[in-house]
Formats: sequence, C-alpha cells, structure tokens
Amino acid sequence: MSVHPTAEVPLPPASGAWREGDPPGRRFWHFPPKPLPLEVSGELPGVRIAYETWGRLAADASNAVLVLHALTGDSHAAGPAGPGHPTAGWWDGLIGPGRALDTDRWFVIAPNVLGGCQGTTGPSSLRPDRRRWGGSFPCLTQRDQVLAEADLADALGLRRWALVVGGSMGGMRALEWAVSYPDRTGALLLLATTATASAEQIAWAGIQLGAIRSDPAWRDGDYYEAGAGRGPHTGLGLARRLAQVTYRSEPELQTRFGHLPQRGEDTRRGGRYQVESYLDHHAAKLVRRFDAGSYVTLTEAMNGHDIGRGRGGVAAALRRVTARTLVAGVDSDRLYPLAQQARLAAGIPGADRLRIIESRYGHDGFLIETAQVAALISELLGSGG
Ligand SMILES: CC(=O)SCCNC(=O)CCNC(=O)[C@H](O)C(C)(C)COP(=O)(O)OP(=O)(O)OC[C@H]1O[C@@H](n2cnc3c(N)ncnc32)[C@H](O)[C@@H]1OP(=O)(O)O
Ligand SMILES: N[C@@H](CCO)C(=O)O
Repeated sequence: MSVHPTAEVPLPPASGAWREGDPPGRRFWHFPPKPLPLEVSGELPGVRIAYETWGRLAADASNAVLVLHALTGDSHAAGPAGPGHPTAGWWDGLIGPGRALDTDRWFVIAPNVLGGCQGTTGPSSLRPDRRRWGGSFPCLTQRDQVLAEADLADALGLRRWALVVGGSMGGMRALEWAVSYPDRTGALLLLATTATASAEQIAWAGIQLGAIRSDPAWRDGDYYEAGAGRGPHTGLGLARRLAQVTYRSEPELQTRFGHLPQRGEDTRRGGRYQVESYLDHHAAKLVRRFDAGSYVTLTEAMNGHDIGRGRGGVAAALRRVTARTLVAGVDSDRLYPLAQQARLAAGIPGADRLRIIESRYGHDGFLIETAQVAALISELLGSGG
C-alpha cells in the first residue's frame, strides 16, 4: 500500500484549523484563498501545512524555535507514538521539559514540509478539482517550502525565531530561512547540510528517482487512482535501500553485519546476507509510511538546492546571514562530507568554527547523536537566546 495519510487515516475531533480530511495528531493551517507563488512553477492553490508544537508561546513571542525535519521526517519531532504517529518523535530526546529545547522555556514548532505526505500539501493531496495532484504537482524549491513556512509563521504571529535548526534537507531550509529572512532568524544551527547539492548527492538521488520512475506502477506519478496498494512500491523500496547505504558509514555496516548471512537463510540457496535483510527492512518500513510522489518531489527540490541562486553566488548569499550560527557535520558522513559544512562555517559571518559530531553512524548521526546535538543547541541558546 502506498501511504498518503491525508486520505487514509480516521478523522479527528474538530479542533483549531482542522477541516474535513485532516489527519489526527497534528494541527493544521490552511492558506487563505490565495495561491502560494512558486519560484519556478507558477503557483499552488489551497495549501495546507501540518505542524506540531510543544511548550507555551511567550506574550512577546520571543521564545519560538523552528525545527525542520529531513527527507522522510515529519512534524512529530517529539512525543510518544499515538494517533497518526506510529513511532515516537524523531528528536524526542531533544525536545521536552529539561531537555536541550526545554519546553518549560521554549515554544517549539515543527511543520511538515511543503510537498510532503504527512499532513502538508503534496502530490498525494487533492487538487481544487478533487482529483489527486499526482504527476501534475508542481516542481518545488527549498525557497517555496520556506515561503510556505513563513506564511505559517505569519499566521501564528511568529515574527522572529529565537532559533532555527535543521539537519540534512531540514538544514537546507534552515539556511534558506537565515538568508531569505535574516531579520527573523535570531540563531541558526545547521547540521549535516550543504550550501548547494553536490554532484555526488545529485548522482545518488538521480539513481533513486530512476528506480521510482522505472517502476511500471509509477504511471508518471498518477498512480493514486489505481487504488490502495497499487503504488510504485518496488521503485520506492529500491530508492530507500540505496539511500540507506549512503546514510550510514562503511565501518558501521561492516561491524554490524560483516559477511554474515541473515539468520535462518542460506546465501548459496537464494538467502540474504544480514545487510541485505537490513536494507529490505528499511525499504518495507518506508513504503508503508511514505508516498513515492512526495519522495520524488522532495528529492528534486534537494537536487535543486543552491543557496546562491539569483543572489550573486554562494559567498554573497551566506554573507546575508546575521544569525548567531553554529554549523556541525558528522565525521563519518559520506553523503554530506565535512567539507560542505566547513564551507558554510567559513562563509557565514560570525559563525563559530566548524563543530564535529563524532559518530560511527554516518549521515544519520544528526538524528542519532542527540547528546552532541543537545550540547550545540544549549551553546547557541545559552549565548543570547
Ligand atoms: C512514521 C514515523 O513517523 S517514523 C519517524 C519519522 N522518520 C524519520 O524521522 C526519519 C528519520 N529517521 C531515520 O532515518 C531512522 O529511523 C533513524 C536514523 C533514526 C534510525 O536509526 P537507528 O536507530 O540507528 O536504526 P537502524 O538503522 O539501526 O535500524 C533499526 C531497525 O533495523 C532492524 N534490523 C537490524 N538488523 C536487521 C536485519 N539483519 N534484518 C532486518 N532488520 C534488521 C531492526 O530490527 C530495527 O527495526 P525497527 O526500526 O523496525 O525497530
Ligand atoms: N534518515 C534520514 C536521512 C535523510 O537526511 C531520513 O530518512 O530523513
């Protein structure tokens, strides 16, 4: 089953900006009846943004922190599993009373990205004619996604963030915030991210896009009408397998799995090695919870990421940042190597020296090494937040 939760979860009790069709466990903001202008693809009507919040907003709205998720993350950054959330929050260790983002002090908000599939408008959402967008969903850029987040912030009365933080794709948007809206970004934490998508990142992503598009069930993105269980699951699963290798480090895979066969399987008779079984598991999990159309839309947006586009180049764009900034990379990250974060730290005025997250887990280290990320958050917020 290709999951596009906006259509398939039970309806919640009405609250806030909820409308018919909104999934449970989140809050929603619907754009007023004005289109969202897009950087290269015209405009998008009828946008809905799903978001979650923790903590209380101060009377002067000075304690707001924006947390931006990575490719397959969502608005459920913290909190337990529950309706609409099969798992606990992806940064649960960082957000809550007494944690680095102490919700007794900070008001934390995490929106689901524009183009995603966990409540915010994306390819699996309905167009004004009540058909799913599918392959007609417009090409998005990080700037479109940040513009939608800025509209959400405006609607909630959040003029200035005490901190904007994100890793990987979330870091791309955090950087866009600091460059597009320097006056609204008080502090900035960039994790395992880059100023522009590199040739190798585009190459790995391009192979993933090819895997999805070569699945006959892709149907140029118009597979939703085929019914539940009829999406390009093979292609999406292949894409996740490949991506998962790039998200981890070679030493970790070797130490964990080595040359061992999966328990109970014989590799000389069609059985799998442990690492193959591990990748199969991650593929199956993603196919259950993520929409292929969103995967394509978000991956293309990441491939197009270039903070310097139309701004006189990367160096000129980075000079616009006025936020107190920390940039950190993961020492074993082969997908977003440290040189990319070193470039950011060198180019952003006032950014402190590049920080290194020590981890055996590769790119996923920014999700796993929460104690080290907590120290960076505390350092930033303690220095003027
Ligand atoms: C629906 C949701 O809301 S999910 C949360 C939103 N998604 C995100 O935030 C995306 C970001 N998260 C991620 O990418 C990942 O979940 C991470 C990085 C946090 C996971 O990191 P880790 O904790 O290191 O997990 P790891 O990669 O080791 O995988 C563990 C899984 O592999 C399974 N596994 C390990 N070895 C094998 C094997 N040989 N064969 C099959 N499965 C295996 C484990 O049983 C475990 O399964 P489970 O996740 O279903 O419990
Ligand atoms: N594991 C992360 C990595 C992307 O940066 C995700 O799935 O979102």
